[in-house]
Amino acid sequence: MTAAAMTHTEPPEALLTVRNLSVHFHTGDTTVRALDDVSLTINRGEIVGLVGESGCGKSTLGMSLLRLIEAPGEIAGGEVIFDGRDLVPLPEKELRQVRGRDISLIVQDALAVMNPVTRVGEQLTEVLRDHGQGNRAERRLRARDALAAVGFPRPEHSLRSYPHQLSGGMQQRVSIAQSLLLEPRLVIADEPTTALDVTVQAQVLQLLTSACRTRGTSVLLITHDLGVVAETCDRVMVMYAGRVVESGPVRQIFTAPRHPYTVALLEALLPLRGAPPPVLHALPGQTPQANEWASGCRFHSRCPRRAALGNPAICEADEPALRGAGPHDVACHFPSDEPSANRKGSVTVDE
Ligand SMILES: Nc1ncnc2c1ncn2[C@@H]1O[C@H](COP(=O)(O)OP(=O)(O)OP(=O)(O)O)[C@@H](O)[C@H]1O
Repeated sequence: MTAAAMTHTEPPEALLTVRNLSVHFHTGDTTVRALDDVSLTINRGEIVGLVGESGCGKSTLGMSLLRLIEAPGEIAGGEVIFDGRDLVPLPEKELRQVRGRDISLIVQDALAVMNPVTRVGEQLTEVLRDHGQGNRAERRLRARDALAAVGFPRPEHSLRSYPHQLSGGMQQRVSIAQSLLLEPRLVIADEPTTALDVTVQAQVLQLLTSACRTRGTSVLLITHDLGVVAETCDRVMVMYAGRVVESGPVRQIFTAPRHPYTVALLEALLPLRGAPPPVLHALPGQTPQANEWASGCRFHSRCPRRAALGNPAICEADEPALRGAGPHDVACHFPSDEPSANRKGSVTVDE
C-alpha cells in the first residue's frame, strides 16, 4: 500500500496537536513561564472551550498556536502540529499563509484590529487579495456574501461603511466574517464577545458557533464564562497557572469534575435557567503570578481537597501530570471519582 493510500484510509482525527509547549516572557531578571509544558489536541470539527482565571495563560496559548508571541516572549519549547506539520520551526513566509487561510483569530476588540480609515469592504477584499483569491469583482462578491452570512441586512451598503460607523456587535460580526472568509479549518476565538453588550453577546456567539458547525470548522473558544462553554462547546480544557489541569467532554466536566480547581470554578458559577441562587464559594488565596508558580501541584496552597486530606506532602513535592486514557484527563494526585463532587452551583448542559 502506498503512503498516500494509507493516509487516505486512516485519516487522523486530530487537526491540531500541541506537545509540551512552553512560552516564556523575559522581563528584566525575571522569566515568566506563562505556559509550561502544555499538551492538548483539537479534533476536526470540534468546538473546544479553554477556561481558567485571569493570567493563567489562555491568551498566550491562543497566540502561540499562530506563533504570534512577540518579544520579550518566546516559544521556549514544544511542538504545534497542525494537519501533520509543526508550525514552531516553520519559516515566517509559510506561516503567513497558514494564518487566516488555515487558522484564523478573532480577538475581543474587533475595532482594535481593523484599519479605521479603510472601509469594511476593502478590509475584507484585502484578505482575499493577500491570499491570491479571485479577481476584483469576485472578491467584492465574496465580501458581500460574507457580510450577508453574518446577518448584515444590507450587505452591499455595509461594505461601504467605516468600522467606527458600526455598533460593537456589528464590528464583531465583520470580524467573524473576515475570520471565515478563507474557510479556515481552525478558528481561535479569544473572548470574542466579552466587549459586547450582554444583549448581543449570545447572538454573536451563536452566529460564530453555528457558522463553524455548518462548515465543519474547529474552534478554540477562550472564555471566562463557563455558561458559554456549557451552551456551545463539545469539550473543555481547564487551565491553572500555565498548565492544563483537566480536560474532557463538557458533560463530564460539568457533571463530574475531577480536579478540585474545576470544582471550585463550577461552584462559583451562577446558575442558568432559573435555578435557585447558589451559595457562592470563593477560592482562598490569590491567583499566583506567572514568575512564582508553587512547587509541586501549583494549586496545592489553595486546594480544599488537599486540606481535607490533611495536607499530603506529595502535593507540595511532585507536580502531577495530566493523566488519563482520555477523553477525561486530570492533573491531580487525588482526583475526585465522585460524580458531582459536592457542587453547589449548577448549569444546564445542552445534550
Ligand atoms: N508581553 C508580556 N510580557 C510579560 N508577561 C506577559 C506578557 N503577556 C503575558 N504575560 C504574562 O503571562 C501570563 C499569562 O497571561 P495571559 O494573558 O495569557 O493570561 P489569560 O489567562 O489570557 O488572562 P486574561 O483572562 O486576563 O486574558 C500572565 O502572568 C501575564 O502576566
